[in-house]
Amino acid sequence: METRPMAPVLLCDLDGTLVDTVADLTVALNRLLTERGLGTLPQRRVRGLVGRGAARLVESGLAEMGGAVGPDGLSACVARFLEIYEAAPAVHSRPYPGVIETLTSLRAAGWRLGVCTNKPQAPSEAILDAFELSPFFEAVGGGDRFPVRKPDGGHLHATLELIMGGDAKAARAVLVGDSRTDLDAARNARLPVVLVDYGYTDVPAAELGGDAVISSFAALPEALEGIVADGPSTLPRTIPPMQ
Ligand SMILES: O=C(O)COP(=O)(O)O
Ligand SMILES: [Mg+2]
Repeated sequence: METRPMAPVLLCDLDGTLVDTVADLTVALNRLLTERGLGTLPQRRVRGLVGRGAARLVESGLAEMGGAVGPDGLSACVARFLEIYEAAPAVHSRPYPGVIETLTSLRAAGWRLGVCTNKPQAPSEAILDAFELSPFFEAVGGGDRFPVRKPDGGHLHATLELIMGGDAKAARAVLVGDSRTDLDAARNARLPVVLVDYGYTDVPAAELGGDAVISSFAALPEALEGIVADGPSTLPRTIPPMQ
């Protein structure tokens, strides 16, 4: 009996890869900073702080402005930041050019799609809904959904498991992302990674050492062809236990 090869899976980072979210993140962070009597940060500086989740964004934003966390601690600041951000996560944000068309063609070509982001689950889903991106994805692995997050490879494995269940161990999967966090997560999960060079990264994407670097999301299908054809043995082997 002929066995059909398992469909490949593309895991997509959200901020800086699928959607340009930094303007709404900047508005929310600056409102938090202002409430705490601190000055505001220009968007170009916030770009360098995105990619490691909300808590790290808030922590670095406060540190950049010389703000002490105060008696209520970082977790209260993060909670307030999320309250502000979740009220308006998709006002200035936009999907990058070519994202919808490319996701459409990848689906048509047989790719299964998931989102693996350090942004918490609720605003991630709200943003994907706002831009009608949700129907493309079989699972969204937000930054607070699992016990671990990128750069831990377990975040990628856990998202793959949402998509494929027990078949995840044998998945042919690739990550597309924009930052060192994504590169490290993919390496830790033993998955190939395509990096976009238009996102949020302090080190230029071309210097990070991904398996491919693209300057437009529309260039992704061609990059994936090379990777999947050349590297089918780059497979995740172990899925960490869920809590
Ligand atoms: O919220 C963040 O810090 C980054 O999210 P990302 O993983 O989608 O880039
Ligand atoms: Mg990102």
